[in-house]
Amino acid sequence: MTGQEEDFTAESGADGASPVEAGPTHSGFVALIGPTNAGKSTLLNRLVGAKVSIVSHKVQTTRAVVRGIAIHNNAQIVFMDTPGIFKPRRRLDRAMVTSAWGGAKDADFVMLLIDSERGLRGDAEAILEGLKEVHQPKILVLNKIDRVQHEQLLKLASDANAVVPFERTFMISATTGSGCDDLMNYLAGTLPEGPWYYPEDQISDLPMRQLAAEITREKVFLRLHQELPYASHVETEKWEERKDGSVRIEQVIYVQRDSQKKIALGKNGETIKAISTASRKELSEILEQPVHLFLFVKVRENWGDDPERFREMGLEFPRE
Ligand SMILES: Nc1nc2c(ncn2[C@@H]2O[C@H](COP(=O)(O)OP(=O)(O)OP(=O)(O)O)[C@@H](O)[C@H]2O)c(=O)[nH]1
Repeated sequence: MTGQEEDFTAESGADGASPVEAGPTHSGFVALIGPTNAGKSTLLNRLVGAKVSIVSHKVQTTRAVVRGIAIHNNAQIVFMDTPGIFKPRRRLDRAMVTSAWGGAKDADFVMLLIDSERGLRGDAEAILEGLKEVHQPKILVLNKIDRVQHEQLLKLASDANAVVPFERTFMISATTGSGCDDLMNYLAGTLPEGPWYYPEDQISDLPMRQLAAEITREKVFLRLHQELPYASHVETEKWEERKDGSVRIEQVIYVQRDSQKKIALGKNGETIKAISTASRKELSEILEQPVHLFLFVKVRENWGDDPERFREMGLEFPRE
């Protein structure tokens, strides 16, 4: 076991909640589905205006359904960021895909996000087929429009609508924010009238301990390569608020083999130290308090087959 600690004090402050206009309130659930790497987490974070879902350039970063809560005009829109849908191989993969489709069936709206640059190749085509069985109103969102020509977008929109008739098609860039306001106006104006599900200042239903584990997992994804990020899993083991206003957090990065542990630690512990520093910095910003983060790396060979680990991640354990 190797621990690393460094002090870090944050300076950032959060924005206040959006102003609310008079009149009836609207609310509802929007499931965000799509192939891995389409930009679902980036979009969710943009629409919610804060980091609730982790983002990386590697695929399958999102494992369980994360709810991000946005307020727009008089509507509270609860987005469910589902794991990317892809052809499952491992048990964990199957659980992620089941969870993604389950999320779609519970929603008022299903929003399919496609990477316009990649188009309908591969998983996107299979998801469109699967969507034929989903009966909620569907919206198509073509993302990454900063990367493609307009004609290509029009063709993509018409090809996708030929398979599944969407209520609306939006063209956006989750990175630049282009088109996102139109999308939010539409959702806010179309969701049913009703009371809000969550307090006005809540942005996610993810418990803080789990969100903290997700933040560290993102840093693992950004620092480690090849199979290692997929073979690792982070858990928050201890959370202790201190009298001086700081918090002490202990987390374990589980890997599957001793050789992976060596890589995760790095030469003289450099890798784990970099992960720890990056994670602590972000946690301090989110929590708005100094964070003392202790990271440990442990080998747990079969965590990918352990029902308890699945529960921690908010996933159903597939029995087979
Ligand atoms: N150029 C460009 N890149 C984007 C845009 N939106 C997302 N990306 C990038 O696409 C990559 C994947 O984004 P994510 O938000 O992690 O994608 P995801 O769909 O949540 O991925 P999974 O967790 O694998 O399902 C990241 O490198 C993002 O920075 C966009 O509008 N334009």
